[in-house]
Amino acid sequence: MDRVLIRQLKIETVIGIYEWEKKIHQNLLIDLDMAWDNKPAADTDDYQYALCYETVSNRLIALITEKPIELIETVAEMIASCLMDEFNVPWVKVTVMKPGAVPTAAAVGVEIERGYC
Ligand SMILES: Nc1nc2c(c(=O)[nH]1)N=C([C@H](O)[C@@H](O)CO)CN2
Repeated sequence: MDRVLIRQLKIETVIGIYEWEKKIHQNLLIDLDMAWDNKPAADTDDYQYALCYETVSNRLIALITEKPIELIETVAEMIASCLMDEFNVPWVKVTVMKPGAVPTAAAVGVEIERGYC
């Protein structure tokens, strides 16, 4: 199936397991591959058939900054559930990277795939 992509969506939030992390904001970088039939939107050139990457981005920023979260695994599952439940995305690959978490690594992260297409 076709996909709609979002790359390097930056979300600044309270994230981490340590007490010091609960007192600061850190950046997460999110990559999304969302299965979507893009042909109806292309055939009609009509926005109503498109999966709006702007609406999705704004919703995910609101969702993930709502309250402190400990694990990036939780962030990935929250994003996948939101996309499938609220946007009717049938399959999604979510990558959550936490730059700076391990000083000797450029970034560390998790990746999940949920749903079917
Ligand atoms: N698999 C994970 N490992 C770790 C996480 C995490 O969210 N998932 N988090 C931490 C700490 O919060 C770390 O980022 C602090 O630098 C450690 N390991």
